[in-house]
Amino acid sequence: MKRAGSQPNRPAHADIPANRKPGFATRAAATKILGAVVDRATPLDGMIDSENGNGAYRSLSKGDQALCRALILTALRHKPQIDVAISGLLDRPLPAGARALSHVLTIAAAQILYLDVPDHSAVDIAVEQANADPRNKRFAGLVNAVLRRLGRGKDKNLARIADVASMPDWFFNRLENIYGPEKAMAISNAQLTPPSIDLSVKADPEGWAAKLGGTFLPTGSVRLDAPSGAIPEMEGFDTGEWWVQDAAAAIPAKLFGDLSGQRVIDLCAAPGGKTAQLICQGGEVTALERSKSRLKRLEQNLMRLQLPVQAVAADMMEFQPEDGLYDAALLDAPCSSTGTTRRHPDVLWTKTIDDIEKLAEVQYQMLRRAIDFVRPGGIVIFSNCSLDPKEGEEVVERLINDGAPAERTAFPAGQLASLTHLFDTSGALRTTPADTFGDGATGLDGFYAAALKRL
Ligand SMILES: C[S@@+](CC[C@H](N)C(=O)[O-])C[C@H]1O[C@@H](n2cnc3c(N)ncnc32)[C@H](O)[C@@H]1O
Repeated sequence: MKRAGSQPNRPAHADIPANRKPGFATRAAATKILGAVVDRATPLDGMIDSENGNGAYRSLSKGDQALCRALILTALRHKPQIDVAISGLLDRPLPAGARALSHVLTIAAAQILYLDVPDHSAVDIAVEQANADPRNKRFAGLVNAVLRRLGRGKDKNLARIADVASMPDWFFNRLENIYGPEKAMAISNAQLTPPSIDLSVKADPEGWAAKLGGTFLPTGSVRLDAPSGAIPEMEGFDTGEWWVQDAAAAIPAKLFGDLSGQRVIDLCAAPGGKTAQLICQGGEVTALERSKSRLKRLEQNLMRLQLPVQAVAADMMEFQPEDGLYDAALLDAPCSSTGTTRRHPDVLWTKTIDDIEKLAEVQYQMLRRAIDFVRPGGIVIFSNCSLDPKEGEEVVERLINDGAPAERTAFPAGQLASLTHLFDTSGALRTTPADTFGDGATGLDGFYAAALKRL
């Protein structure tokens, strides 16, 4: 028999007895998922999918799933700060193996320090979580004492951790070496603020900014700081007038400028945000994508937008174009995604420097291949959302030094007028979440884009 309020894909949660405090299951799910990200480098997106995600998450109501996501995202964004705050309140460090206990404390601290949850409720549930786990039962008194002290001295504790970089050491040290200490700290602080929703618009972005109550950005995107409802219910969604795309992610394709009459290949195309731009810029576009399921998403997206595309399921390393070489190619390559930590804070806990190095090698091979797709004089734009020059500047440098038949070139569109400070001396685009643009606007993902001309 179906219980009232049960949902088809929501398993009954066997681990959680019915007499738990309200909110217990949400904190238990958040703690479990945080542990999987931090201890086992499991990407967050798959675990918080309401159809196929983690069972503890799927067992929650829609409202509790939203709270669970907020708990995890806040805990991940602030984790190093929370760790310093908690360790300052402990007489001695937690035992090295007490991972589950540490995650209970982190989720509770995220509520006490950064979320609008009554302190007593966060503390009571954390104590109940400790008591419910035989490994942590003996620490229930400690959990109670530490979290109460954290809440009592909230302002002092927040001031004490304000200067702590909120990124894992390996990544923050790398940013300091690349960008210098001041900019590294600015990037770390910028990723604490969840991003607004940016839209790319087929035509008349200023008009759509006014209609949707958004802002027209100097990059040409529309920014919604406070969307009036669910995205699919907003004006223009059904009729395919716009799509969601971070303002920085929208820059690389814009740098091609007018593509009227040109044959263009998008080599890593799904879910299709940049494919849509290339078509709107006048290109006759072939979209390649290795993953069949992601290609299907691209086709659905472009169907909603009523934009014509030739979508091909193929690995770009093997694909042989049948109708001759293209005038232009976009290679928006897979990368570590370290420029997207405002929306994906798990990235820094699931990726390592080894991953960055492996991805850089893949990108180099892809870029070498991308050159083969265009005619002499044709343009390849190489882009990705990593903050690391190993995946950007150094890939292009290596390609040029290795004598590939290509040279760096200015972007055909010229540099977007208000963004000249975001282009480096080689003419490539480099954005970080700490950058301002136009009249002091902030809030961009990290992106890299370089243009190469086929010799
Ligand atoms: C960063 S995403 C592209 C995002 C897309 N350009 C957009 O703006 O919506 C990279 C994509 O490349 C695809 N991909 C990875 N390796 C590939 C290959 N060898 N051939 C074709 N597609 C590949 C991945 O499946 C993924 O969908």
